[in-house]
Amino acid sequence: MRTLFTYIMVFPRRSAFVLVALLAAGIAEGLSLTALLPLLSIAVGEVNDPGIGQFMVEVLQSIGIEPTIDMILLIIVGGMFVKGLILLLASRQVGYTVAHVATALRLDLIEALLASRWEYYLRQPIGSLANSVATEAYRAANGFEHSVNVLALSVQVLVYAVVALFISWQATLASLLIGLALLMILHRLVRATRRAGAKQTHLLRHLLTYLSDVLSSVKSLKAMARDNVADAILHDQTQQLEKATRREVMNGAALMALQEPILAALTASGLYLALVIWQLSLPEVMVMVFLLTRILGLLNKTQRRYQQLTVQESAYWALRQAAEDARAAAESTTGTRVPTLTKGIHLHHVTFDYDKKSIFTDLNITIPIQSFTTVMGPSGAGKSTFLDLLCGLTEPKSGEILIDGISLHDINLRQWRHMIGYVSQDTILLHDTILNNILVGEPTLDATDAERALHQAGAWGFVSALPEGLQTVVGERGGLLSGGQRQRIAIARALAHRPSFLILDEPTSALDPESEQTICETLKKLSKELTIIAVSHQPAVINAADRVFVLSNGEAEPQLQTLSGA
Ligand SMILES: Nc1ncnc2c1ncn2[C@@H]1O[C@H](COP(=O)(O)OP(=O)(O)OP(=O)(O)O)[C@@H](O)[C@H]1O
Repeated sequence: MRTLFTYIMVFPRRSAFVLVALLAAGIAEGLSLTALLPLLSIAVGEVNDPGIGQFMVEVLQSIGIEPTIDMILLIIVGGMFVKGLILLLASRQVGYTVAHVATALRLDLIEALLASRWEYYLRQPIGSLANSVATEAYRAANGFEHSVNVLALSVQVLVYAVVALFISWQATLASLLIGLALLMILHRLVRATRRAGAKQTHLLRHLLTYLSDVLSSVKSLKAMARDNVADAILHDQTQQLEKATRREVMNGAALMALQEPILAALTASGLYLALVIWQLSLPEVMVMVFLLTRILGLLNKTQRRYQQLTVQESAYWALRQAAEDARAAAESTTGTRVPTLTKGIHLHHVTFDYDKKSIFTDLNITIPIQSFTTVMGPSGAGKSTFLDLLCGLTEPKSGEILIDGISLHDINLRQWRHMIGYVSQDTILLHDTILNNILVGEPTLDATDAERALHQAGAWGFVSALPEGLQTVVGERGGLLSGGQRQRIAIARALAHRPSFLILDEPTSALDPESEQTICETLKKLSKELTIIAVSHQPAVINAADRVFVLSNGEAEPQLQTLSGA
């Protein structure tokens, strides 16, 4: 029930729309069926019976329609057509709304995750995220559909019961009591379905997290003949998932299968009481049967919908929890000062820890503008962490990072990051054109910016020589280009928005000496206009740099440039 109300509170306008549409369809159906009553009255020759039959006859007569059998049959069939039409519109509305709910939930999670702190983001398993965006959002949106249906059916039961009270309060009361008993008898099945749904949500998350990890390292696992171990674990998890799905299906089928016979037994008992014990007249009994089957039929439908909701609701809560956790870990951007980079960057007595692990104890580095600085150091010395600090992805524990003399803490971080061009260690290009790989959806940039950036990155030569130039599709992960070409495209991407500060993490680690040399020359040229900092151990990059720092023991030592004439 909590899920039902939460959905309605979260999507009030859309819920109202869908509810109205579903109710309209239900009422159209109800009205056309109610027309059966006068037909029954006329059929048994009791035109003057009290209650709805008489009422319907009077209504028809007042609008000039004689309630003959053929006319009433026509009304019933016409009513069904109208109901079909309304149902079509309602289904369309439901479909659109379900798609909207799935999109809203997906975007909510993605936005919350992208706005979270870098450290938090790093800890999120990609498989789990993919599962949330694909499976959980889809299941949660279906849960919304079931919720609104449960509500619409409940309202229909209520309306029907109120109308039925005027026809025969005894029959209505009996129907409601029987219905309630039926709901209680079968509630165990609904509870079991909820448990199976929750289990599926849990297992799917684990399975996809594990699967994405396995798939990303499948080559090495295969090479060491360890893929069967991963396969066994995946197999086990998939089997558990299948078991949970089977349990869900079984409970759903059991509910369907038991509702009918129990309902038939209860109705038969009611009929026996009415006909044999209380000896009611045939029209009275017919009205009773009609109300009983209608009300109980609606109650059964409501319970089945509710059961379907319980299968999906855990996906909604899991998704919501993921978004809430991400929001709780949101990056705090308190700085408001507009950044400039006309003097330089200075790290002043910076200390930094990861939990209890000390990374920097006293970091002091000055990076003048329009210079090329290289940072090196042993693995785990904190080179990537140093770059994260410069981008404001992490904050120092103490000390300051000064940009033109202003603490990064006081600077508007988004504006500062707009001034940065970042080239990561692993260049992953999108399976798209070179142009789109450079612009990556930035609406303020166009092909002229891409061309200029390619010139700056020393890549225009090979791009313009391609038959399709900027429109060349680079293949999966850029596989149709050489390593050096990919790297230069990545540099062009980082330069397209005219950054003032270019950060490169191991920019040449995967390149052959010739490509490396080309990139180093490019960087050297660029450092006449930009401030560049690169993490690298490659002699060519170190030679090309104006200044080199070695990170070790939590500090930065400047290293004299002996290798180059730089
Ligand atoms: N998010 C994190 N949480 C906890 N510890 C971390 C985190 N990121 C890095 N570390 C640890 O901090 C240390 C420095 O990591 P960092 O990635 O900055 O080193 P690095 O010099 O770039 O290493 P490499 O050259 O191997 O890439 C490492 O010991 C690493 O295990």
